[in-house]
Amino acid sequence: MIKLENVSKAYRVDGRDIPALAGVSLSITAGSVFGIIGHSGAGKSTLIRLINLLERPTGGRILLDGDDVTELNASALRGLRQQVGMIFQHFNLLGSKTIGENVAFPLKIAGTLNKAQITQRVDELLALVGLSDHRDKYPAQLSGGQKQRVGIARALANRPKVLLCDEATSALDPQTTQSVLQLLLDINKQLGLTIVLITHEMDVIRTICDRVAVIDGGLIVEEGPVTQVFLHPKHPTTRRFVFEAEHIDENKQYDDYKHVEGKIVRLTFIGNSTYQPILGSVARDCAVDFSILAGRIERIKDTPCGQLTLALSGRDVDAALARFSAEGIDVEVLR
Ligand SMILES: Nc1ncnc2c1ncn2[C@@H]1O[C@H](COP(=O)(O)OP(=O)(O)OP(=O)(O)O)[C@@H](O)[C@H]1O
Repeated sequence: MIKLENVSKAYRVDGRDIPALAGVSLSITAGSVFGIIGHSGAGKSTLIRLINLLERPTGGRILLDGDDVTELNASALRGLRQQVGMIFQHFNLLGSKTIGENVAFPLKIAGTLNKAQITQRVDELLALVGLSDHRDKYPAQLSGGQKQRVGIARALANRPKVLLCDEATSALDPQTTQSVLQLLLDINKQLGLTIVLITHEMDVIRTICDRVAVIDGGLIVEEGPVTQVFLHPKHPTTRRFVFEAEHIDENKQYDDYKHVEGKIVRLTFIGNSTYQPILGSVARDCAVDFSILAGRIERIKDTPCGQLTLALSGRDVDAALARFSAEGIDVEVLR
């Protein structure tokens, strides 16, 4: 469990304090994938770098399994860095060393394995990330996606409990992004590793995160399970991220509905109800007609979900809405 309690951070520049985080509190459950999303300058990098003390907080506490990391002495801090691996947007590989040597590097620094054990561990790690055939190549000979796989292998070398991902897929094309995210998800499942990632892309959050925090101006403005935040975004910043990702123009949509008759409702289906033929049977039973104004069906991590905006008219619209609710569908009356 990672806990941030009222953490603040200001950078001192030319004798002046530049605030970056203003009282952030978060709880990240062990074994989960936790995403932090925000625009440029929101404080994402600062926040993630506090977890392994690449930056020191100005105030508040950061607890890793109950221990306050800000109180660790130098040797305990080295231990912490081994428990918390990190990968970066631009990979940060050593260009003059081979792939195998890059992955071996943190093992040599830790100094707990002999040469043969290091070779064996590097083999295991390269197999895990699908790069066994590239051991003797140099970073410049690999694609961006392959370089990030090396970054992941290196970050996992000392069997950390936590992996921090600092915009790890931002330099990759969409297809490569998906394959790297899939690898992170496999590792999360296989090793039970906690993953904390920062991103400015809602798609990254949707693909692999269990929970998400939205950061704006150094504050967490919304936090919750990804399904909840995605389907019912509340804060204007969150709404902007979600609507951009979904190509929804909220204002235009409401304009379009001006000429539509009937009661306008939004139904949200999560899990199995997404694929049930509920709409037709409720319409028949309650003698209502519906027209579909907008809709999306998608997957948020492993959970199928859908959202439909309908105009309902006919004999018993209220009974239809009650039936939807009884079937476990979230009903919002928009007009
Ligand atoms: N080393 C530093 N010295 C001074 N100010 C800094 C430093 N690092 C970050 N800042 C400032 O702190 C604020 C938050 O920056 P941070 O890099 O954490 O945001 P971010 O959300 O990660 O943005 P980006 O995606 O652009 O990196 C910004 O105002 C930034 O200018």
